[in-house]
Amino acid sequence: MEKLKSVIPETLKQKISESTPDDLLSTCSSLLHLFQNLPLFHQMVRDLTDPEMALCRKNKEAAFEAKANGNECFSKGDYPRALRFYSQTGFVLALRIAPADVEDMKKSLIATLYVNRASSLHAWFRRGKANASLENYRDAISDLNVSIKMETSLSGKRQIQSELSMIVDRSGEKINALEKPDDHISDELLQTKLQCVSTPTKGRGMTSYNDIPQGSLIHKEDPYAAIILKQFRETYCHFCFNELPEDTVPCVSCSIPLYCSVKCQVQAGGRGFSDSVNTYGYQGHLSDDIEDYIRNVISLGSCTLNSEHIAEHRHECCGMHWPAVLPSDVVLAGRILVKYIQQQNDVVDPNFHGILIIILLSQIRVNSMAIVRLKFSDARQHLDYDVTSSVEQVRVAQAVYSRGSLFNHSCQPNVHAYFVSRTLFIQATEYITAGSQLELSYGPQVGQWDCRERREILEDRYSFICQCRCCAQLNLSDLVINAYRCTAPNCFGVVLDSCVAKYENEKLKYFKGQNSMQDYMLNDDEIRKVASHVFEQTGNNIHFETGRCLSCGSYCDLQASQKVITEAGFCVKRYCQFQFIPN
Ligand SMILES: C[S@@+](CC[C@H](N)C(=O)[O-])C[C@H]1O[C@@H](n2cnc3c(N)ncnc32)[C@H](O)[C@@H]1O
Repeated sequence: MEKLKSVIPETLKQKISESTPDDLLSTCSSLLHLFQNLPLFHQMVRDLTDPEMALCRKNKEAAFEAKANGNECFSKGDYPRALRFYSQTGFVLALRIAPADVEDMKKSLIATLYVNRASSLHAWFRRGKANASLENYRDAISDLNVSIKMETSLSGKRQIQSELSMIVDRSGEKINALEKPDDHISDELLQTKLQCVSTPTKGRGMTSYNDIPQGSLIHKEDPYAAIILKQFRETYCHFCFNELPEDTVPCVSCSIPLYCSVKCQVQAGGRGFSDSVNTYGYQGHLSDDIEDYIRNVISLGSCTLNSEHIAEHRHECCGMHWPAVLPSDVVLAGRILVKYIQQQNDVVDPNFHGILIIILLSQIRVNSMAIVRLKFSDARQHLDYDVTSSVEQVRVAQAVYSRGSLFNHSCQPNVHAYFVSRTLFIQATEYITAGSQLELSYGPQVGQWDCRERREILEDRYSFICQCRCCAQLNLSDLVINAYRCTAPNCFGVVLDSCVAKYENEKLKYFKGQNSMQDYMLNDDEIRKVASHVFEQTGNNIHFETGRCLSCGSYCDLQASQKVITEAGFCVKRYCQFQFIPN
């Protein structure tokens, strides 16, 4: 691409940099004219579209080379490095680029790579120990039983046996007490019936037919379509969006997606490599229950595919690398379109697709939900003097939910959304009476930001002006969160600057004709109680004036207050620097 850019004459570059949207047609045709006569351009287009050359193609030679590197590390006892060559991210990954139909010494290359990888990992043994540390005792015991069967040396078998005995002792009664969380969830969900209604200010929205107790799970849904965000492609599973383990599973047909397990890989739409137990390295006889357990772990096993499930990655997996190049919005639009066309049995007017994709892109911007994961980072990496762990929410994927996308936003939400794998769960955070709007927060909430800040965030991210009750009615938090304290002696009132006053005055316009401050406030007893102190003197004629105390009515010099605040900020910063200089 850089080579192509370098052949554009300076005059044309200058013309493009100074162009306006009206010049778009002429600058584009100048560029097209230039490129059409350029052999380099035609070569690039051929490279990009030729399945043999495409970057995401499986590559036999490179796979053999990576395997040889892995084997060399293995023979030197460097197992972590061997594993990286076989399958871990960040290296030339043999498994990621190995074609499915290539043989290596009369055996499937992919099968051999899996066997080599398993040897590097002591997979079942480690899995058992990991499960034990997570208190998944049943799985841990099954893992170690598999591991014992597969271990050929007597000393190895003894070591595993002693580990197994310890886990059986530790598990004790816990196994009997294990719950079945899914049953619990479905019972609870059955009790809440949701309906989609039309609202006066927010379009469609969700309500419930019945009262909902606080904490109830009110909605559970898998996405219509979902996509991992570009920057997380190498670190999170492309199907369940959980962090990738060391031994990733790539797509069988192309080298773009990585999955945390074969189960996710198959659900995302590729073919499974094989569910033959022997492929994974054990040639002898295993009891039926152990074989079932292995199948469950390495293949779909107990995973139930929704009958409506349409393999989301299959249409992208055709030798081109466009899903790797395009923005995730566009790839998501492609997934929705393919699913839609398949559901219509291909009877869609082809001219319709172009317009549909544009509508889709704008709807994705507005309606898609960010799937987030918590990321823990140890502050020790940055600061020697203080060890604290910080947690941040990272947006790893983007998804569209048929029903979930109908929940509107409120800056004081009454339901909370969270994700397990890619499944959306929505839970009530307070007691909700039948017929009330069920509203999530799309981000900003009252108490964290003032009204202006919340509106700006929502407008910027989702292009709508928030009409929730907190943005339409006065509430104490918005009045005090960014306000100044009155400087008059013995007065505890607040003074608003011009920005805050403007937004709060806007709210009052909707309430013309009402006659006391109490009528303007949100219907909340606690807020009314506090507000009656803050607005003691204001009476009926309410208008928020910049710099005037809402309680005693006296003027405050906001500029002087601002100066004091800035100076105090400097002092605090200097004090902190002095306190925390590392030795
Ligand atoms: C995810 S959709 C919610 C469903 C939407 N109301 C519909 O009819 O499809 C988000 C859109 O709903 C509207 N909306 C949601 N919450 C709102 C709010 N608090 N104030 C105004 N409009 C809102 C906006 O048009 C926003 O772009």
